[in-house]
Amino acid sequence: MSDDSRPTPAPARTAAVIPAAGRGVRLGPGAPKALRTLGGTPMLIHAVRAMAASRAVSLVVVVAPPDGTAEVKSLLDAHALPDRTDFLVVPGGDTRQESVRLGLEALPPGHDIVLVHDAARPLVPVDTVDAVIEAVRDGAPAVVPALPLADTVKEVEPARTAGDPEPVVATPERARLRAVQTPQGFDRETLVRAHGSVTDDVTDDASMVEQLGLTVVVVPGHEEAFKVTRPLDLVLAEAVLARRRLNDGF
Ligand SMILES: Nc1ccn([C@@H]2O[C@H](COP(=O)(O)OP(=O)(O)OP(=O)(O)O)[C@@H](O)[C@H]2O)c(=O)n1
Ligand SMILES: C[C@](O)(CO)[C@H](O)COP(=O)(O)O
Repeated sequence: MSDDSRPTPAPARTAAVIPAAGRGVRLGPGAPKALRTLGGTPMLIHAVRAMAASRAVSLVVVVAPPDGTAEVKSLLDAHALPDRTDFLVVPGGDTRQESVRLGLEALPPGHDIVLVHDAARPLVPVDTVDAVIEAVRDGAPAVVPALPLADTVKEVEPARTAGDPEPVVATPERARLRAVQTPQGFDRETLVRAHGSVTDDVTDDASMVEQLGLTVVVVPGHEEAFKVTRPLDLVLAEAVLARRRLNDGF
C-alpha cells in the first residue's frame, strides 16, 4: 500500500471542562457567580454555549457548585444547546484547582484534547476557542490565549498586616508580560499528569504544566474573553452582549 492510500487519522476529539463551582465573593452577595444572569441568561449557559459553538467540541463537563448540581442539570435542559454536543454535570470542590480535577476525573475515554474554561468568562468568541484547539492539534501540550497588558505591573512585598504599606520590589518589563485567559487547551494525558503531580496552589492549569517542565504556547486572546470578577465587569459584559444582539439583529 502506498503512503498516499493510508487512511487519514480522525482528528483528536475535544472535551471542555467548565469549572463553575465558585461562589463569586468578589462580585458581591447573591447566587453563585455562574448562576447569575447576563442578558437574562445564566452566565454558565453563555460559557457552555461558547464552548459548544466550536464544532470540534463534542463533550462539555460542567463542574457545578456542590449544592447546585440538580439546578445546573435543569438549566442545561431548559436552554437550547447544540445537539452534536454531550453534557455532563459533576459537583465541584473547595478550590478551582480541585474543581478542574473533579471535572477531569469524570471525562470518559476517547477525548484526547481537553479545554479548561472558566464559567466566569462567558463571552469568549468561538475563533479564540478554535485557535486554542488548533494549537494543541498542531502538537503543543498546553496552550493559553493571552493579551498584552495595558497597565504597568509592580511586584510588591505583601503587607503582613492589613493596611500596612507594601513596598515595591520590582517592575517587570511590561512588553514581556501577558494577561492569560481561558479556554486553556491541553493534550489530555499532559493535563491529567499535571493535576496528578502538582500540589502547589496555582491560579491556572497551564502553570501546572509549566511545573512539569513542558512548554506552554501562547495564542492571541480576545478582549471579550475577560473574566467577570467584580461588579463593574458585569456592566461591561451586559454592554458587550447588547452590542452583539444589535449586530445580530435581535
Ligand atoms: N472552588 C471553586 C472556585 C472557583 N471555581 C471556578 O473557577 C472559575 C474562575 O474562578 P473565579 O473567577 O475566581 O470565581 P470565584 O471563585 O467564584 O470568584 P471569587 O474568587 O470572587 O469568589 C469560575 O468559573 C469559578 O466558578 C470552581 O469551579 N470551584
Ligand atoms: C484561569 C484564569 O482565568 C487565568 O487568568 C485565572 O487565573 C483564574 O483566576 P481566579 O482568581 O480563580 O478567577
